[in-house]
Amino acid sequence: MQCHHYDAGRCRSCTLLDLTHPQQVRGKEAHVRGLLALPDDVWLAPVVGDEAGFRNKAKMVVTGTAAAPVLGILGPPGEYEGQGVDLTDCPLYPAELQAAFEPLAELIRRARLTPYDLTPTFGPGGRRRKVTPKDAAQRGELKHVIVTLSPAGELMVRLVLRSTEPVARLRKHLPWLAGALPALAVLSVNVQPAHAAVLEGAEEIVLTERQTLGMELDGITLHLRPQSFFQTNTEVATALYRQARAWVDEVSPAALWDLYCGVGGFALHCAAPGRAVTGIEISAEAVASATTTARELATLPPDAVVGGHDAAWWRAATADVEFAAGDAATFALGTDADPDMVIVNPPRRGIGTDLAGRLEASGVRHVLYSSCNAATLARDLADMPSLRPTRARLLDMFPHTDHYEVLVLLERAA
Ligand SMILES: C[S@@+](CC[C@H](N)C(=O)[O-])C[C@H]1O[C@@H](n2cnc3c(N)ncnc32)[C@H](O)[C@@H]1O
Repeated sequence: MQCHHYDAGRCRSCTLLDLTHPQQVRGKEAHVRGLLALPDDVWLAPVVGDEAGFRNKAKMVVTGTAAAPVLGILGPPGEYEGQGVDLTDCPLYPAELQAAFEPLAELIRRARLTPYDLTPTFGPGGRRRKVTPKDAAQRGELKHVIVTLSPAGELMVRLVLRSTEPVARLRKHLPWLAGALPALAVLSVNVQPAHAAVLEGAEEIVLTERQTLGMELDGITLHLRPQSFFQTNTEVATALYRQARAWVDEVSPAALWDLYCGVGGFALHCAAPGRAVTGIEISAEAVASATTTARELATLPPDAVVGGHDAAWWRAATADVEFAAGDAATFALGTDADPDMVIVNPPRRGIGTDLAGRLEASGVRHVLYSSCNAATLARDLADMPSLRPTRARLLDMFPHTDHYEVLVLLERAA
């Protein structure tokens, strides 16, 4: 992929851009195969999607002024270090996402949202000076603009602000934005008062009537709330859930856990009549979303067909699907009965020794592990020696970076 920002040294986020996409994938395959050291015949061909326009989410740093905001990043070391770089035409974003940035810049101008100065403060002699709370108060309001595009072309926009001070002005200009950006479904403010390299804070104020963005994958609409996790590459995420469903259906478990379930992507794609599915997730918000989708599938109109199945099939498939908020390891360690199969899709830190130990010592016959960090996956697999990988697949979820997703099916050795 060609990128004029990369070529000019303005952006270095895509660290592998000097390689072709096939070269990148070969490098990732070599990396994951080296780390996991599985027999060759376990590996399926990698899943590779589009190399441009694949990102459903943009996290833009806002610099410049309220009258002339710049949406993008702070320039990398070198000629552009610390300068605001406009990335509204970043080739990773689909056209509908790129088209949202100009109306959002106009909203920033109309609502007079002063960009927050994120650059470190330099004192005499170019030495970095510690930022005091007083400095921070003088440093503006708007930190980030985060935009998510659904497969149906709708948008969720989040403005990360230092305080709630501009909220009334944003409410006033919301009708204008709705007209200028008809795809807008959800607009929210995230309040992040700290001068810290943390992207967002705990408080979220949704300004639109709609609270969720519908992400339809293979006919199943997952309801994304502003703070919920969602895979950033819709095409590859669809392939991930399809692959999971195919392997789960082969195993055909009567009882299945989906740990770290988020808004329910794995659980709902793997539901089937006669199968009890329990999803566990730390975010109560995500659990509410997953529960909404399950309810919708349970009450489809009689003539509806979703993912190739009719309303009666879905009524039966969701009859025993439940989601609960909580820590995955605490749930597993606190539950005596074992399911037949467990899906785990943890954050980068992996499942850790407690949960790995619980699965290793259990009667669970199959585990499906979806990982975005092969190093912690390798560590967790070493903690579960009785569960042997029988199938593995790399999914190129994050082209042009050295990140990837890997899905591994484990079976208890007889
Ligand atoms: C990689 S995401 C996977 C989400 C989901 N499986 C999907 O496909 O979108 C990891 C999820 O784990 C959740 N999480 C983080 N720590 C957790 C914990 N200790 N127990 C349960 N869930 C946790 C996060 O909120 C996030 O939704």
